Amino acid sequence: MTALDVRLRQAEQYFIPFIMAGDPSLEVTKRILRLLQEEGAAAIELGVPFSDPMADGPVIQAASERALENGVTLQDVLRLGEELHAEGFHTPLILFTYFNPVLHYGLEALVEDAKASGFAGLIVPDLPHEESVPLRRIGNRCAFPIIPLVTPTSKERIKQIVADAKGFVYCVSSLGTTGMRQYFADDVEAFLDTVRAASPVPTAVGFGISTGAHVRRFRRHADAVVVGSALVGKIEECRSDLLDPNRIDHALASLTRFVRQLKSE
Ligand SMILES: O=P(O)(O)OC[C@@H](O)[C@@H](O)c1c[nH]c2ccccc12
Repeated sequence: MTALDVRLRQAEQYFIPFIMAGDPSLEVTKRILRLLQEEGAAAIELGVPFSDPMADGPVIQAASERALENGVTLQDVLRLGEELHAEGFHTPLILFTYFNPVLHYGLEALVEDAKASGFAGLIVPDLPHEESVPLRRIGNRCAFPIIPLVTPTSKERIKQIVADAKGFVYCVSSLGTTGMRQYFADDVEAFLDTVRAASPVPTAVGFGISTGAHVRRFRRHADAVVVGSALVGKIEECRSDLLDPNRIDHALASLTRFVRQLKSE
């Protein structure tokens, strides 16, 4: 059992936010990560900006573009993890990147450097399970979880995908791309219950979750709930205040209120 598995099994550890590193700046990202730690995030997905985020909807695509305009690289994100851990940051950080940057960096080098930088795991959303064997083998050798994703169409592949899962299993609630949703299919809970029953590690559900009601609905069927676009959208709304030394505290207070609404019991 990795520290991540154990942590997500604890009932009060169920909120996993996603934010894009470097949006609106790397320094502000550090402030937001500290805020999310303060608000009791069970883990945090930290996105690496990429030019072709095919699984992302418009909100995260725009965040990726803004971070790329700031020149943010995978190396910057690793360094950010290292700096935070040097100051005692303790919330598990999940490195979240598409496969192309991983390939360029080198699979083994990335797993080793991400672990050395204090990351708790890695999610590569565009790496199909069947093609993830080399990366998972390196992850297992380094005791560094490569977290798998399952979707409602995974069906009979669910058992195979979760069989050797490490860290947690990311259950994608809906087909399509990331982005806030009003409605979810009626059979999402059955899908989540099926994955949870088959999984040796905790499960998290993401895609479209943007309100406290969504969190309450899905918390009963997964060990954790991921919120990305709704939070990334709030960060974008506060962008100019976050970048103004005289207004950043006001903006962070607004983000804190939003996170507390999501986590409202
Ligand atoms: O943005 P949403 O709808 O709240 O979904 C979480 C999502 O942002 C995060 O987990 C994520 C960001 N990019 C992804 C790409 C694929 C799967 C998941 C993701």
